[in-house]
Amino acid sequence: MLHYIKPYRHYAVLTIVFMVSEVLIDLYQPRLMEAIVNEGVLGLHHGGVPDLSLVMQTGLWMALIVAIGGVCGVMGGVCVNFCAQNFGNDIRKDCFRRILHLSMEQIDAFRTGSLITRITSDTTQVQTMVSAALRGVVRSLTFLIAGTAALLTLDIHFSLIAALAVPVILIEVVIVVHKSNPLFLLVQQKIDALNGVMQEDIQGARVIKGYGQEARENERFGVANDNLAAAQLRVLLLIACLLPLVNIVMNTALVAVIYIGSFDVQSAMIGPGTVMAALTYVVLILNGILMFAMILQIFARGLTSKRRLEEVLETKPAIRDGEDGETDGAVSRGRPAAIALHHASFRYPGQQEDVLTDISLTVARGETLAIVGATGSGKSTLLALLPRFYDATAGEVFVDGRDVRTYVLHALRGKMAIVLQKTELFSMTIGENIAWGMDAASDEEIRRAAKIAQAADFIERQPEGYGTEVTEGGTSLSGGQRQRLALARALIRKPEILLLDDSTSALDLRTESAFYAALDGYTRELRREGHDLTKVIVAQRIATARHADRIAVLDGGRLLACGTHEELLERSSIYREICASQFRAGASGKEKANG
Ligand SMILES: Nc1ncnc2c1ncn2[C@@H]1O[C@H](COP(=O)(O)OP(=O)(O)OP(=O)(O)O)[C@@H](O)[C@H]1O
Repeated sequence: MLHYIKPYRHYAVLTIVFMVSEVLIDLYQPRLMEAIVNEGVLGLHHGGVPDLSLVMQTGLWMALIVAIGGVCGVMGGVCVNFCAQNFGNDIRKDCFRRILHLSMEQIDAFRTGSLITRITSDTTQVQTMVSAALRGVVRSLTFLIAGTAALLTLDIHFSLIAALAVPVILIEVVIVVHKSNPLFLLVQQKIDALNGVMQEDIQGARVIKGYGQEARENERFGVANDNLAAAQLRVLLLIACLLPLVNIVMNTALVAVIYIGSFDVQSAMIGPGTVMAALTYVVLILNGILMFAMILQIFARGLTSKRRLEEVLETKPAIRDGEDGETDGAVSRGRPAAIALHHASFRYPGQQEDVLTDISLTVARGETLAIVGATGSGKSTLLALLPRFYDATAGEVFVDGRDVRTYVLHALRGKMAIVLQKTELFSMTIGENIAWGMDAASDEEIRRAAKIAQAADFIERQPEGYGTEVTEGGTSLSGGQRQRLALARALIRKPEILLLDDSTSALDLRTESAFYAALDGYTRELRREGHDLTKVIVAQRIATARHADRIAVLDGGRLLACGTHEELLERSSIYREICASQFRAGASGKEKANG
């Protein structure tokens, strides 16, 4: 992760220079104070005659270097923040970029709450670590080394006191750091869990209200929150022990300095100013160690976060670009099918059974294939294999005659537009949501796509038309309105392959058939311009599926039959059953409505 600092190394170097200067100035001050007391006030080398001009001069000199030290401190702070903030900013961006390229199963494995914690809290921890490394480590080590050297120049006895006190404090520090280390990982994991609950509950606020389950969710949140607080408390209690322990050693050292110093003063070996200077040095040295201890804590926490960030940054996306230009794997000579599956099977990671088994299917260019089947029969999963949300675990999937694994992902997905079962909209205007999947869509293209998707009327009734803001997740719109915006967003891309995953389920029958009629018109128009639009439509309703060129019937992950509505009525008992059940449901619905 060090390479993230490289672009900002000049700030890092400047921070070190400023920090060392500030500390050296701090360490010089006790010597000036010693001169003021011994020579200026007590006149030890002038027969006890005070030298007020020396007091004035040294005082002014002290004021000047204090000001210089202050400037160094401020400049060090500015540089360290430039370095640490930019460092964290770059990591956050890379982490987010990596997450966007992870496959669905990898995102599921990390869990959303944990990914959010890693991008936010963990990045902040490593930022703090860099800041502490540049500022705190330099500061504390300079205090320790230069402070000890300065103490040695005063009197050897004082150095002995420091030599005894420093190891004792270091032992205390090592024990506390060692004990608190594993707790930092625990804290981050508890933050993951808390974020997970928060995310679910905020997204599911309507369901919670609908079921009146606020108390239950409050309790679930409370448990996650208490767990986090308990883990944090354990860390803080350990750290809290450190300060009094260090204080005991520090105060003992100070008493020792005063005790030994008083003998030396009495025997006229040194003046009282020297004892004052020694006291200040001992405090500075021991504070330097304490600061170092705190930094070790920050490091322990930061290194835990660094490992968690590296897990994300170093995870290679499971679904990666193929070698574009690869032509092996063409399924047919001449004009290949738009889509072909050859004995494709699929099993979700960690599951025991295949969700799709030995599916072989072709969809010609310009053809419309509907997929029907019971809930859980694998329709959405089959669709997900085409843009490579998942790769088939056996068999092959071809698009335009090429194995999908040989495509550059961007090129493969660029051929398609998919409307998912669950509509995702973004917090931007309606117009921007429609144009979202296309780089530079004109107003005319946006309106046209909205018209085909049967969205134009309701959009124009919105207070600001296409400029109306959509709230987060599209909650300001009805389910049917959201679906129509998602359809418009897909159509504006002018895809070669349109994948609709039960994406008209929230539309009333009249709007749905108006949409399919408009889509047919659009398809004919494209054909006249020389473009074929191939469509795969997952449909719950036979009324939706029956107008497709062919219908594939899935059951338990197997392709049972494929043909036109009429052919399937003749050949497929399952299809007849689905039709009959929907017909019965429709008839009883009408009866209820009439009676
Ligand atoms: N991410 C996943 N991990 C594990 N199993 C999954 C996952 N997604 C779906 N499944 C399982 O795969 C099977 C097929 O699901 P799929 O969503 O493809 O069915 P479907 O026919 O589209 O259903 P529906 O009509 O209800 O949308 C189901 O048994 C489901 O539980």
